[in-house]
Amino acid sequence: MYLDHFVAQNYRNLKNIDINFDPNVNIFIGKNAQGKTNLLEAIYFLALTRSHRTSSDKELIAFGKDYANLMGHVHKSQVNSDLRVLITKKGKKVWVNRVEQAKVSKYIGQLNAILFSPEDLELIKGAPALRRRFMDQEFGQINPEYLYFASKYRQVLFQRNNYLKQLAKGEAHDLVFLDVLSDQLAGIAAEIVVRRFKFLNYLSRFASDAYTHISSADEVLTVTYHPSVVDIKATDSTEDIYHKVLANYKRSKNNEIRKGTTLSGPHRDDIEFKLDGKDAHLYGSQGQQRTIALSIKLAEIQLVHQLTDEYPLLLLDDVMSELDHSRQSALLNYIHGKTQTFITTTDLEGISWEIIKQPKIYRIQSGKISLEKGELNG
Ligand SMILES: Nc1ncnc2c1ncn2[C@@H]1O[C@H](COP(=O)(O)OP(=O)(O)OP(=O)(O)O)[C@@H](O)[C@H]1O
Repeated sequence: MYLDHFVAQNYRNLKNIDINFDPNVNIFIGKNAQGKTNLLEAIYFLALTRSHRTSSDKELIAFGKDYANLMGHVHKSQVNSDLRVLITKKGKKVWVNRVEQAKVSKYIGQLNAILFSPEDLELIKGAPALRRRFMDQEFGQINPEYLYFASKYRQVLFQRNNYLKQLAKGEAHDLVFLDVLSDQLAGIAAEIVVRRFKFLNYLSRFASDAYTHISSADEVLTVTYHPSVVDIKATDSTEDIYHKVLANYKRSKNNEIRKGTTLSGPHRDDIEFKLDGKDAHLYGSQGQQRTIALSIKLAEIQLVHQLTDEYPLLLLDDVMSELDHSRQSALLNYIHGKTQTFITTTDLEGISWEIIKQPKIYRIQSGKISLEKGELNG
């Protein structure tokens, strides 16, 4: 898939962008604070109806304005679609082919985008919550059922935690009601866990390949899913997982009531990254961790392709200058001809662009975009 026509109005410092992108590679050059990240964020928002930088949509509306508007025309192998997102201070609305969609889940998946920025290092270095958010965001994008179960899980978990708190304080006493909530939560947990196993299994294989390709080292990357209910196995059916989660709730019932919270389930899961069997979170160098994070993003491209038959957009925010020459070339080689790619950089120099044949090069200045004249490789 690719995005050809794109409009952004009152989106942060992008007052009025109306632009036709190249189906292959688009490079945006600009000094700091000119709007490069804002542009990638806007494209990402059009795809996923949320920002990768903030959970407050209001921040995205240009200072002094009441709304931000994003529109795009998406080309796919089967059907094309027109997408629109309107962000106001009261909330957001979405349209597909000029028909407003009451449910965001009907909208997500029309345009797939994978974004990679220097902050993604945190996926390896940071806390487990970031890796869970990664799973929810990325798997939700490719699987509407995952999106549905993840949101349902949050609702029922909230309800169960509230009830456990009431039991802890002696404000509630009905243990049968706790069993009802446990049963409900275990059912949803099983649907999530079974999908996490499936998608992470694909992701692991693709990420190992990408890591070998990018790093040209002999190290082997393995990515392993760790459900917090430890006796769950990859070969378990949804039914098996449901019974194991439920049994776990039964075992820890008294402890959960004492603590007033749900102690296990998908909200406590984690992913482990290992290089040659050693935990990269603890022992990986900054460079190795960065290459792992990049490999995960490249693996996602393959995962989306595997599941939807389309390659997603790849948004690379300020990452080229952080990679050495061989990694830059390996990256560009890996994605060349597959994904529509958007690259931001402060400077064209020092980057191995030779693999890209005819990119469109733009300059961004104070939120305005102009097509840059001049050749890349000469
Ligand atoms: N809601 C908003 N309304 C107007 N301008 C905004 C809004 N939010 C952020 N900005 C402006 O956007 C600019 C930052 O743009 P952006 O983050 O895209 O920078 P960048 O070009 O990626 O720079 P860098 O290379 O430093 O990452 C700042 O000047 C900031 O004031």
